[in-house]
Amino acid sequence: MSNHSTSEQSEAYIALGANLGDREKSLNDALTLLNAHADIEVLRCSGVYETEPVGYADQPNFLNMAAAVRTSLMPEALLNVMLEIEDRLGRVRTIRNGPRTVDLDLLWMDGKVLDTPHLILPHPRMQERAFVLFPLRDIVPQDEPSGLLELMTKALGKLDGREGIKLWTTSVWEDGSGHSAS
Ligand SMILES: Nc1ncnc2c1ncn2[C@@H]1O[C@H](COP(=O)(O)OP(=O)(O)OP(=O)(O)O)[C@@H](O)[C@H]1O
Ligand SMILES: Nc1nc2c(c(=O)[nH]1)N=C(CO)CN2
Repeated sequence: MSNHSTSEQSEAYIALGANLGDREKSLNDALTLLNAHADIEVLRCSGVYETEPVGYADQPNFLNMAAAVRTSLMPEALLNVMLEIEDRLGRVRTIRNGPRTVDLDLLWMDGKVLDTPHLILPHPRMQERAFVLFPLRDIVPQDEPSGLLELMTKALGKLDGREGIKLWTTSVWEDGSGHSAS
């Protein structure tokens, strides 16, 4: 155990998005790299949705999905792993809301509330983003009450319609047979 991890396991939810290059491969590679980390196990993957760009419209459509992971990492350490994976897969930061090879956002981690210069939890924009909420609905357990289920259900109720979102494929992660939702 390092000073970045604990003996306790947390369940974390991560949103993934890609709109440059081979989008399916980028999502697949990101999941493979997450799962290859000694302290992270990918538990469930959502379907993959093709979504119209939100915020900055003059860019290609995104593929978006979400994954649930089990980890012994502290939140900041998990975020650092995610940022390293973005860099490794060739993300170049240009404009805010702009195109990217792959983007990984930490949405939720066992209900922890954080507001540091590097990490805000729950993710501050997840509730207004259909491209986050639709994939999330595939992997959040519906049969047990949880803070995430409550937040997600409330946020989905405020969206009007599918907001330029369509199912692209039910599963993208090649290593993940048996891991995807439903
Ligand atoms: N919950 C979070 N998940 C991911 N990054 C976060 C979170 N909270 C704060 N950040 C910070 O946001 C920084 C910028 O993230 P990023 O470049 O991915 O933004 P963006 O994808 O353009 O916009 P958005 O944050 O709205 O998705 C990251 O370096 C990270 O430190
Ligand atoms: N459809 C879609 N639009 C976006 C996305 C995204 O992942 N999907 N990410 C953004 C910044 O994080 C901005 N806009």
